[in-house]
Amino acid sequence: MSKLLSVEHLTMQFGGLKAVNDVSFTASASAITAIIGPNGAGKTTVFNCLTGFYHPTHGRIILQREAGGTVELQHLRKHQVAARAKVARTFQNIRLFAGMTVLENLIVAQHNRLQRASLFSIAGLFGLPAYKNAEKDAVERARFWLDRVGLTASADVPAGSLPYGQQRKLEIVRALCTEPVLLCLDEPAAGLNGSETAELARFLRELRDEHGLAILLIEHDMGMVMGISDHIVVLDYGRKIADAAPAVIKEDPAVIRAYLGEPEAA
Ligand SMILES: Nc1ncnc2c1ncn2[C@@H]1O[C@H](COP(=O)(O)OP(=O)(O)OP(=O)(O)O)[C@@H](O)[C@H]1O
Repeated sequence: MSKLLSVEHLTMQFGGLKAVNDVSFTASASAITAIIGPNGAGKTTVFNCLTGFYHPTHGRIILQREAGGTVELQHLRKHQVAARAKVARTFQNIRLFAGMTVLENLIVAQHNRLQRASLFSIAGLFGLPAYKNAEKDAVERARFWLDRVGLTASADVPAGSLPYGQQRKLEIVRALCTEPVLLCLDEPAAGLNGSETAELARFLRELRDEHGLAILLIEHDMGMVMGISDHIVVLDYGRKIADAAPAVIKEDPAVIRAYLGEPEAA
């Protein structure tokens, strides 16, 4: 598997707290890399550094470009990470436009491409064939992904009226509509029931196996993590304590200690 992302000595300090402390890992193309660890371990902070929400105190985040060469993410702003580096993310809490329809949410997600096609002018919005074509492509792309997750029939309903599990799916689809090379999912199974989680796991496998997508996954559902990940990075108190295949992670004493705590002295 070829390397897509290298995180090198990443540190994020808030006052006296090192939320992420000298963490290095890699993620491969067409693979699912999970980042796990107890609450407060620094997982979301890693995502925030990767996606331009935070600028890390130290360290480099290097992404291979499809066209060759690399791009460093640590100094980019969030819209640059999305548009230039093609890294997309979802959040722990749902962030859809609840009053817009499902389809409208997916078109808005593609505004960068549509803006480029309009040549950033109002005239472009009305007249340019390039804009009309880009708009048609945006709708087609949205409908393609809605079909993949079984939401086609809901295209015209307000996103906020969908059941919770479908809103979670829609968030992933919204990220996919930006055509990312790397998809960062922050606790996508949170609040899902068993069958919804199994369906999500199948979909993430499909994204990897059929669409060649690289996924970074923060998730507390260990059944899902162990079932679909190619590689797992474990954080505890901001530090990396393990980095290996699921079968190795399951047996790692440092990981077991981090989750279960030290045994009581007799
Ligand atoms: N903007 C911030 N300012 C100050 N402290 C922060 C900030 N963001 C995160 N932290 C702290 O950094 C530590 C790591 O938080 P983070 O949210 O990255 O953990 P996490 O592993 O994602 O946890 P969880 O599984 O509970 O979501 C925590 O102690 C948190 O309180």
